[in-house]
Amino acid sequence: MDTIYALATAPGRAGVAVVRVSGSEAWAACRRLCGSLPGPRRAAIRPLRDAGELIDEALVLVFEAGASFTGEASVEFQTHGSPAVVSRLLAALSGMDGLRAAEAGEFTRRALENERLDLAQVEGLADLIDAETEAQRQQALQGFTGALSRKAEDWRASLLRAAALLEATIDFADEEVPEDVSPEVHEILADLVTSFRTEIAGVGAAEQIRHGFEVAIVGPPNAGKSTLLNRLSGRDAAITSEIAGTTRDVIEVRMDVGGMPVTFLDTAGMRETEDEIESLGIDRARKRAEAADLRIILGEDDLGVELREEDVRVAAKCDLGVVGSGLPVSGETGEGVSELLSLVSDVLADRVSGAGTATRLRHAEALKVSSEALELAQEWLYSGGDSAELVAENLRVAIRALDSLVGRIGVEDVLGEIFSSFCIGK
Ligand SMILES: Nc1nc2c(c(=O)[nH]1)N(C=O)[C@@H](CNc1ccc(C(=O)N[C@@H](CCC(=O)O)C(=O)O)cc1)CN2
Ligand SMILES: Nc1nc2c(ncn2[C@@H]2O[C@H](COP(=O)(O)OP(=O)(O)OP(=O)(O)O)[C@@H](O)[C@H]2O)c(=O)[nH]1
Ligand SMILES: [Mg+2]
Repeated sequence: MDTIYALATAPGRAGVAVVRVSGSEAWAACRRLCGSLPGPRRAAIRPLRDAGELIDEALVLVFEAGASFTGEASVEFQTHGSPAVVSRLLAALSGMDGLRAAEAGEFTRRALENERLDLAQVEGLADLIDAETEAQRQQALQGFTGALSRKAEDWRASLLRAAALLEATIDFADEEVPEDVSPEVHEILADLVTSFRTEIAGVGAAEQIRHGFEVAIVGPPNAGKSTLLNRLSGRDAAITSEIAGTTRDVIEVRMDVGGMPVTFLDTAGMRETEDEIESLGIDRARKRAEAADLRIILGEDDLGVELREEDVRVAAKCDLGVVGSGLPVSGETGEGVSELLSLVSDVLADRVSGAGTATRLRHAEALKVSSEALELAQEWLYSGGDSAELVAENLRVAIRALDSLVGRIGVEDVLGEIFSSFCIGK
């Protein structure tokens, strides 16, 4: 197995940069650069030298095989966060025998292979690194700390119990069965099917937390949409003017709204127009507004956009006197803006309240396979007769599907996809 290295921190100028090396040659690489090794897990300052020349003075951290993030012997160089220091250090490492640059997610892949993490935890870790808001962080951390893994383990144990009970029925088929085990098997299966259904039902919400929401600001020209977007985001994201038809392209601003990842979309004011460019802008506005998760409507409802019950109506430019119904808001003075943000945050939070521990379509698919097998098992169980073997076979299918959740089996094809979404150095 190659020894791999990579910059673990974000590229560019920073206070400190961390370069890590993992694999059997990691300590040798460290010795060549530092002269001597600090004791394991004891941070020590060392001069890093390449061909006799000082690269930097770094904090160096050495991990023993079996007691590191990857499970392999590894080393961290915590250097000054200078792009020049980092490139020189990486260049020095690349010149060493047995070392090569890591691929995206390769350190984590090794942690998986060495059973430091299971697949559900790896997915949680990927989400944790990508988390930009509290809701995303909390959800990711649940997965990373093994919430789904523990559930999968419990479900698996229940299924093994059901299988064992059933086995007893099969073994004693020609004799008197010690006791009728089917009520307990029935109960186990029914409970699991209920749990799986609940988890599957929550996956859409969890996916939404991961991907974020789109909230479109819509209304007629000059309603104050772009001014409102600028106020919401606290910056000059969109051009505003007293000329009707100023905004043409959809302008996106990504924000954290009460812990929820939200992209606000400022759109072209909707009206009948002869102007060809404006009209193209309005087409885009309608499409994006309809595809959005929520709409904030300024002014009239009659926009040629299909509105939904939860869409938020605001009475814009309320500093000029409130006209029409809806939440009074002024992009100019900021009045009503925090109320609008809490309203949006409440609507979205409510929509994802069903999120559970299964957070990905991959999880939903595995649980669906498992659940369908259990439903078949239930049918065979009810049918009585000589169906014990068929019940048992379906239980095996269900267990295998659960095993794929934590990566115990049958996941080689999804690994590439999961790891490629990681950054280099993770
Ligand atoms: N500098 C640095 N910070 C980091 C990481 C890292 O690799 N380096 N991490 C990387 O993602 C995270 C921490 N994760 C880690 C997980 C396990 C071990 C580790 O050495 N585990 C050993 C010993 C545990 C102990 O201290 O008792 C083990 O589990 O046997 C290290 C980091 C976040 N912060
Ligand atoms: N008094 C007051 N004026 C506002 C407010 N919001 C916007 N305006 C003014 O109204 C005019 C239009 O504002 P915009 O934000 O560009 O309007 P829009 O809805 O984006 O218009 P289009 O992009 O043309 O569809 C500008 O002159 C703004 O300064 C507000 O809350 N109060
Ligand atoms: Mg505008």
